[in-house]
Amino acid sequence: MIIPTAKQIKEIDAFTISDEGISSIDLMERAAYSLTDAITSQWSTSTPIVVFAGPGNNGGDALAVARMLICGGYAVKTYLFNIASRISADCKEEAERLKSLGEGHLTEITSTFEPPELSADTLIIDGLFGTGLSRPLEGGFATLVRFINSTGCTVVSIDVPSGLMCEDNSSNNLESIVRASLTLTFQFRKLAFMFDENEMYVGKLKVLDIQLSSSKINSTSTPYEYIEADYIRELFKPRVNSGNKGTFGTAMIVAGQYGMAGAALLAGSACLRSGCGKVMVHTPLLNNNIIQIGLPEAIIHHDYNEKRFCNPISSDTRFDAICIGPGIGTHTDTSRALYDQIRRTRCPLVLDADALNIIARNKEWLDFLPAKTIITPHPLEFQRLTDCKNDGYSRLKVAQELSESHELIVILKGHHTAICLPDGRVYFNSTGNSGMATAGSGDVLSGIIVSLLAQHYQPSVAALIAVFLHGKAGDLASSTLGEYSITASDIVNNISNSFRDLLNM
Ligand SMILES: NC(=O)C1=CN([C@@H]2O[C@H](COP(=O)(O)OP(=O)(O)OC[C@H]3O[C@@H](n4cnc5c(N)ncnc54)[C@H](O)[C@@H]3O)[C@@H](O)[C@H]2O)[C@H](O)CC1
Ligand SMILES: [K+]
Repeated sequence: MIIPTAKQIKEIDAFTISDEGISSIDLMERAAYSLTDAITSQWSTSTPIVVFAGPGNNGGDALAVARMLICGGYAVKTYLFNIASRISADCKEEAERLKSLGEGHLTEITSTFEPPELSADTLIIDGLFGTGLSRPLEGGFATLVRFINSTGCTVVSIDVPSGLMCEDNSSNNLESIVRASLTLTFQFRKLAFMFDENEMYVGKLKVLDIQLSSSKINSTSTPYEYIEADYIRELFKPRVNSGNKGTFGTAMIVAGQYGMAGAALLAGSACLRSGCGKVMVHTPLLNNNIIQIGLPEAIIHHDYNEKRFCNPISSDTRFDAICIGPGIGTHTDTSRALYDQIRRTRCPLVLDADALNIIARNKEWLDFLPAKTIITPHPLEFQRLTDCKNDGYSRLKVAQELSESHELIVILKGHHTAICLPDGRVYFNSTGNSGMATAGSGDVLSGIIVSLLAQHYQPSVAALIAVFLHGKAGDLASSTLGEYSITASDIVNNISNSFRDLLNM
């Protein structure tokens, strides 16, 4: 599903209204029904509810929900903030409809607001601002948001936590954003929801289908896409029944300085579990026994520097793709070997972990990475590489620029890993969980990517499939072990289930 901007959402909204011949107030009622449905399925009529409605259509939604809940037998107190005497037409109409239920349901605030005493079991419904927010909240609204956040009550935000911009929050006033327990958003995830630091505002997320025009959605052009199983499934090539191990390619993994052989084992076993025909591991001599025993299927290619890497691999004709980085360290010998290897590599390339840390110290190397090289930084590695600001939006913009200017595929790892392609498109992943934030998890991802590259998947496709499968393997591991107990090996052990789940095998 696409992730449109707030401006595009308004256009889709307007198109739906004209194309369906439905009035805007009826679309608001449709949205409010789905909100009410989501709320009543989770909270019973014994829950006291307080609704805060703003002056725009987000407020209109909130007023409509208040009316529907009252009609459903809930005790609801509603405050409408009409400070500047400028409320939207539909918000005004919803206020009239709510008032028509009788006295005492609606308090209109036109100047100062005395916050009510709220019992701990109160459910707050936040309908102050949605996609129409145009600047950070300040003054009375900022105070109100701080009050909401201080109550300790469960908060359900309508469409967007009030105060959160749909895209760029790099200059926002972070204290003035509602911290929702649950956000019920309409039709689309918003770009800001993809950034890790905004999870504290969004809380749990539920997307409500309010049937906005699908033809308009399909013709809306946005670089941002949220990828789910159906999308990924279509990217697979059938496996040739008559294939031999040559058909499925040979992957070379340069990994594991002495003391970090586990990184080579994890990347190597993930690679083997992901379909390629043969795996070679280039690793220091002292790792020989560990890899031979731990990964009997792999062919070892020794680096005769016992502990580190000082020798690049002589020729890449014997393999179809190469991954460099897991556990290689940043010693100057290794750094020189990496330089030489990048310079001579002609096959598809993935760079991860310490390879990226070395490049961060030699940023000019970015200029000669082969086209379509895949890099897989986590936020700190990316920060070291680019000196970007620390918020998700700024980081994404820099990643997009880097991807376009250097023709790289940048996989920005996070809860919703972003895959930035050189043509400007960005895909956000839907699989994965907090248990995957564990040592070695990235090595597993690199192993899956290089395996798919060796099978001659286009680098962009390999990146998309690998990120999705890796997250799914983590989710399957978590379903039996729980998020606290997953290790990177558990992710490897679930790669086969991840393939089977995705491909219905
Ligand atoms: N997606 C859909 O198709 C539907 C969405 N609905 C709801 O409509 C809102 C968007 O409504 P809109 O009126 O455009 O914007 P808001 O309610 O978010 O607020 C606009 C209002 O606020 C003023 N404003 C903006 N920033 C500030 C600020 N920092 N301080 C004070 N005031 C501010 C602005 O000038 C306007 O007056 C969407 O989120 C959904 O909830 C429909 O109901 C159903 C269809
Ligand atoms: K809101």
